[in-house]
Amino acid sequence: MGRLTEAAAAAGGGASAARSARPPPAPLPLSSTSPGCAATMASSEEDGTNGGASEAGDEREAAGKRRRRGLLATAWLTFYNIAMTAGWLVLAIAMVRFYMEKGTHKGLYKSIQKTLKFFQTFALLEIVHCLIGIVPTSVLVAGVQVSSRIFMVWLVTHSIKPIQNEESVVLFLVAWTVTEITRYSFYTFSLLDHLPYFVKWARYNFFIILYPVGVAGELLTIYTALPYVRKTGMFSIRLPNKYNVSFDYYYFLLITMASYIPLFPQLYFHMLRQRRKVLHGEVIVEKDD
Ligand SMILES: CCCCCCCCCCCCC/C=C/C(=O)SCCNC(=O)CCNC(=O)[C@H](O)C(C)(C)COP(=O)(O)OP(=O)(O)OC[C@H]1O[C@@H](n2cnc3c(N)ncnc32)[C@H](O)[C@@H]1OP(=O)(O)O
Repeated sequence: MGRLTEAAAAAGGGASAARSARPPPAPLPLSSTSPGCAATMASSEEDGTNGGASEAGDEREAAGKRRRRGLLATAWLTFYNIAMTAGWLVLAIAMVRFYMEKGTHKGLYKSIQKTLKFFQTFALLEIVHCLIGIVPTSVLVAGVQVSSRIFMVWLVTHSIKPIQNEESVVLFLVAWTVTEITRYSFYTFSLLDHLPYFVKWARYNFFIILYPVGVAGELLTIYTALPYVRKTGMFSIRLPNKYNVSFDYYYFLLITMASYIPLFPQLYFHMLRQRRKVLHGEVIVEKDD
């Protein structure tokens, strides 16, 4: 299977060509390149100044993407991304206001939970977007990302009330909120062909810190919930019962925590590869043996 990556970008318009080049299907479910892949830098657009040729190339590339995607899908995605940016902005403002008024994080989750649940649940559409092919993200990458968030919102924080005032909840809420404002505004500006460089920069740099912070918040929250779950036996099914099945939510949570070990690095490295591609114009091409 794919053994190595090769950087290739033509001079001048190379950066935009580099960005538009998409790697062939991934050999591993969560990764867009094989694990052994090495990438070299094709060209740099880190300073955001590529000259007129590149700008013209960017416009052609954007027009090409719009044509391929179709008008209706582009209009829907623009609406979706604007709505999501607005939703997470409302959430950010509500959190800042709460903290400024109350001077504590206690009660914060309760005050913002409705907005959080609505917009995070709405994000399930991201899996649909991948499934119907209107965004190029892998269904698995989007699926793991979105389902772990839905799980945290509904099956952990919403369901286990005693943990709602934990500092760890604030940790992941802040990481999610900053990430999503940046991410959805990046998609919106990209779709409108007016992407400010700092938004692009933020999209592909903030995650370096925010991803581990968010994951730490999530893991600590689940960890804090464990004694309560064990004591109450919530969401668990004990034998004997007429279906002859048993389920222990406590062990399910332990397995979920353990699953972060293989899954999170894959998501993180996926983002690092996206970063190299978009900010440094690298082309990651897999070669078959
Ligand atoms: C049942 C229980 C399950 C539990 C499972 C447990 C295991 C979980 C382990 C992992 C846990 C993760 C938890 C998450 C925590 C946090 O989020 S913490 C906060 C920090 N988080 C982040 O920084 C998130 C980073 N992740 C992402 O950005 C995404 O989720 C992603 C799916 C990984 C993004 O990948 P991808 O889409 O491939 O990257 P992009 O570069 O953004 O986009 C690629 C192309 O797709 C286009 N696109 C994507 N979405 C849209 C859209 N909505 N609208 C328009 N276009 C979109 C994008 O423009 C790119 O297009 P091209 O330019 O043509 O390439």
